[in-house]
Amino acid sequence: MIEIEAVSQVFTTRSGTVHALENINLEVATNEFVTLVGRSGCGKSTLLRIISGLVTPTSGTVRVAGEPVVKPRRDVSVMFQRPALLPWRSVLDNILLPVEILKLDRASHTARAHDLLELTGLTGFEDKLPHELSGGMQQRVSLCRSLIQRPKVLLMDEPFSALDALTREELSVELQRIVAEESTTIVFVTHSIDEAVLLADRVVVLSPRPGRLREILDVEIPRPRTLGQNAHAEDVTRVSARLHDLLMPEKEGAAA
Ligand SMILES: Nc1ncnc2c1ncn2[C@@H]1O[C@H](COP(=O)(O)OP(=O)(O)OP(=O)(O)O)[C@@H](O)[C@H]1O
Repeated sequence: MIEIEAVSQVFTTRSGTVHALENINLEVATNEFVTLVGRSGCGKSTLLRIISGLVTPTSGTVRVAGEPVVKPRRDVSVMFQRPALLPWRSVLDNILLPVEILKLDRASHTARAHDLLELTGLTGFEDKLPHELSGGMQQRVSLCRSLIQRPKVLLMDEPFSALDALTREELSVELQRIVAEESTTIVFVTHSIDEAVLLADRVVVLSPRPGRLREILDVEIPRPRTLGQNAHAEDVTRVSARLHDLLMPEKEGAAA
């Protein structure tokens, strides 16, 4: 679904040149869930913005569904750390915002919005305003809005990082169920090793300065996965420990 070929990104700023990404090659299969991890500044968000078409890479190409990405696409949704809901619009009207912008049929998408509200546990909240909801609920609304036009690809940039730890874990567990129903290809940026392991089919580890693809880990743990005590706790611990080793600075230095 996503083909990233020899992508490099150099930013030129007043204080110098930043090699944000260097020669990234990665394919993400249809309906695959890939998490991107790496230390701060290794280019995770930049790579996500390049896939979304918001940033044109200095060199290399990205294709989505076989077509080169040259600008943002309708079938690629992006979800950020903050829900960015319009405070004067109801939950339902926030979810339908892309439908208005893209001039899609409102009636059929209203039915879909109600399905998504049910899927995310928000039935009954459609007429509320964003400030009447908790942070976790607002991010669920943001997820509904991202899914309303049935995107082929959903790009998520630390979507749960502003939430408290338990809400974050709860949403991560639920996200597995939601995306299984929605059949969407996902690239998910996170700083959290737990989150990366919980969610991913594959974890892509980037190393910083310049941002390079360091390693790709297959996570072959049966779903649904949970944290804490469960049948797969040992597998989760093993993959998490490997990721931890890869992300520790002295290990990065040793491997450089
Ligand atoms: N528009 C820009 N102009 C100049 N430099 C930029 C720009 N965007 C990103 N950078 C630089 O590129 C590098 C990668 O940034 P990016 O935000 O992609 O990293 P990240 O891995 O997502 O970081 P974090 O985990 O802290 O969010 C950083 O050194 C950053 O300062």
